[in-house]
Amino acid sequence: MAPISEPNIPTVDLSAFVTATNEAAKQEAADKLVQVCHRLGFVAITGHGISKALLAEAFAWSKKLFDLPLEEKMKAPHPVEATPHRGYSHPGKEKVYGYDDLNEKEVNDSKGQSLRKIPDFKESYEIGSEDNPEEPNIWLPEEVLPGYREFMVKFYWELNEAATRILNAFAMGMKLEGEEADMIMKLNSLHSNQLRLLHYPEVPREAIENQELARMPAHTDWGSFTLLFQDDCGGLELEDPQNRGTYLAAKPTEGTVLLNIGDFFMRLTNDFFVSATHRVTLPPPTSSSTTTTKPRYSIPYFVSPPMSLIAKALPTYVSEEKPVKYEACSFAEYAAHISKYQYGGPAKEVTA
Ligand SMILES: O=C(O)CCC(=O)C(=O)O
Ligand SMILES: [Fe+2]
Repeated sequence: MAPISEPNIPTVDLSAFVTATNEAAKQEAADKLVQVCHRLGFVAITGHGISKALLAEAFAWSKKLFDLPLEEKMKAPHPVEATPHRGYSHPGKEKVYGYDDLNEKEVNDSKGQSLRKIPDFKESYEIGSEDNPEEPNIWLPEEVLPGYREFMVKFYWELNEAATRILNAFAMGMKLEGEEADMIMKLNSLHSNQLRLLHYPEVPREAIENQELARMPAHTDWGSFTLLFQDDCGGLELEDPQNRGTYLAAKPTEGTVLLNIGDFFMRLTNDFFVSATHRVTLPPPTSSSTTTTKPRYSIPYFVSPPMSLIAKALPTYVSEEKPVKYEACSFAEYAAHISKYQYGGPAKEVTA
């Protein structure tokens, strides 16, 4: 496994976009956001405007959800196929992989199965906008977890507002005009975003070390950008694009959210922003147990363009030295391609 260097993920304070009308402070923060994402594809953000209390409530709901017996959670089952990407996925159901794993030469079924030889030992619950007829939510019956649905709907929209503030910061820092600036503001579709609750149960460290189980393999996210909240367990790592193969530990820091650029934003900017490869692996050993990991909870919010939006390199980022790198395609086409093996394999519940 590649060496992990000291954590040095730069932080940008975006509080000027929440409270102030001070344009100079906004511009300074926006410029830093763009510089860091240009260099690394990820950044830690403070001043994101999501309160500590709201986040604590979200993590408490997540714990209550995953503490339910499997039969209860299975009352909101994720479909067998990749869409709608909603509801509950038990450990071993979803398989995460990187773009390079999509080897067209292999027969579909065997590829899906070979990826599943090392199952992901995690469970998740996916939530979208209540007003997205293309991907309707799959909810537990209210009596299974009263209040869960109401909270998650509210939380989705709070995160959406934070995403819009961050997008305003990107737009300000990128200094684009006309149609190009309009295109940036389309990167938050409002209704095709996705809120995901994730739980990585405790697992013997050996099972991960011996590659019998994975937490979450290296991958990039597909959309515009992701906001990622995590508990204090640790284990999340991001690849340094200046030094491929070297991963930086994204140490949990209270009050910050980690932002990583997604493939759509990378394609739109012709690699000005590189989409960040990341993975979840073993957390540092704790004093209470050196043989078993702690359980881990995280909450990503995937900010996505509308399904029909086409990722076509913006002229500002194309030149003779930097010719167009990616073929234009819609977000729907891209997501269908990359999610091919994520679901739909034989999915038995996996235990440690
Ligand atoms: O659990 C994490 O910290 C990472 C989650 C993630 O990368 C994903 O769901 O795409
Ligand atoms: Fe991810």
